[in-house]
Amino acid sequence: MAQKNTFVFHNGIEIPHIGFGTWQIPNDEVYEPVTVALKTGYRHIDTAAAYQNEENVGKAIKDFGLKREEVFITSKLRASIKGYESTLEEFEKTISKLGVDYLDLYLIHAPWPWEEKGKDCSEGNVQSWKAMEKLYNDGKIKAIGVSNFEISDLQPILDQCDIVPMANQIPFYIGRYQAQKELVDFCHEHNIVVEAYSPLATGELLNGKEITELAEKYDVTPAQICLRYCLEKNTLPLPKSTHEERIVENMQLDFTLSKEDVALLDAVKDVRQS
Ligand SMILES: NC(=O)c1ccc[n+]([C@@H]2O[C@H](COP(=O)([O-])OP(=O)(O)OC[C@H]3O[C@@H](n4cnc5c(N)ncnc54)[C@H](O)[C@@H]3O)[C@@H](O)[C@H]2O)c1
Ligand SMILES: OCCc1c[nH]c2ccccc12
Repeated sequence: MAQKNTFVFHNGIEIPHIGFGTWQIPNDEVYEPVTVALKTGYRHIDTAAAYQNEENVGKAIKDFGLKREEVFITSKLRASIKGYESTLEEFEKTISKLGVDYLDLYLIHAPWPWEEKGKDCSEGNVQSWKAMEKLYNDGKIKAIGVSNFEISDLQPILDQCDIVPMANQIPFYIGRYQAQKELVDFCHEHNIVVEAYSPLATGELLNGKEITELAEKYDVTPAQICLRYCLEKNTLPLPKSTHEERIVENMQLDFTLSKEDVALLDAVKDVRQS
């Protein structure tokens, strides 16, 4: 049976079930990998103002020649921007750099500025969210969401705003499951799609014993086990690579892991915490 290849937001908009990540690919290098990704069949590209590559991400998408509605583009509001007017201004800069007239998904990159992790910015986040709601209601964004939000960061938005975030993009990979379970369950209970960023733990994950053994058992690669695991946990993986053969490999997830093997992977220790 063919597998479902989209997730659906609570407003009915569909998002392709794998996205191509572009963090740490500089603007002058990103054109080629995005082009390869599109050639391979990716129809969902993840960028951010903070990645400083929106210009050539947008150029690669435009030059590839698909209709605008055939590619799902996510970008993110700089984490240092907290406020209503500043969010509206930043959004205009982002769509201008990307060369598009609407975004498919726009996320608040983090509840706190990058250098001030943990700072309480809930009032600023609520103001930014109200601006995102306006952009959404004006038809300039098809779906709005957040990233790196814990339950305590989501709660002020749920309490004080009109639209429940449609997505939360969070770190999620084999080994991170136990730490993220409560947040993932909370999101799913509120119909918030969970996007799994760093699904390969930025490349650190692939030599683990359980992963390499399962790769052999299923006759796939370790990366494919990691990405398939995200899908089994109802999270949407965003793998990044600049190598064509890996970009291709990371899209080929047309197999399923048994319940027992998912449970085995749930118990793996986090490579980043050990
Ligand atoms: N919202 C956020 O704060 C946030 C944070 C981190 C990442 N992200 C998003 O998630 C994307 C992916 O996360 P990431 O960049 O941390 O990395 P990732 O977990 O996707 O790992 C990427 C690295 O894994 C290796 N790799 C990739 N494919 C491979 C394969 N098939 N075989 C062997 N090695 C392979 C390469 O070294 C590559 O650089 C980012 O590019 C970005 O779009 C978002
Ligand atoms: O998204 C990748 C990591 C990253 C780059 N800039 C940021 C700002 C806030 C939170 C995360 C990031």
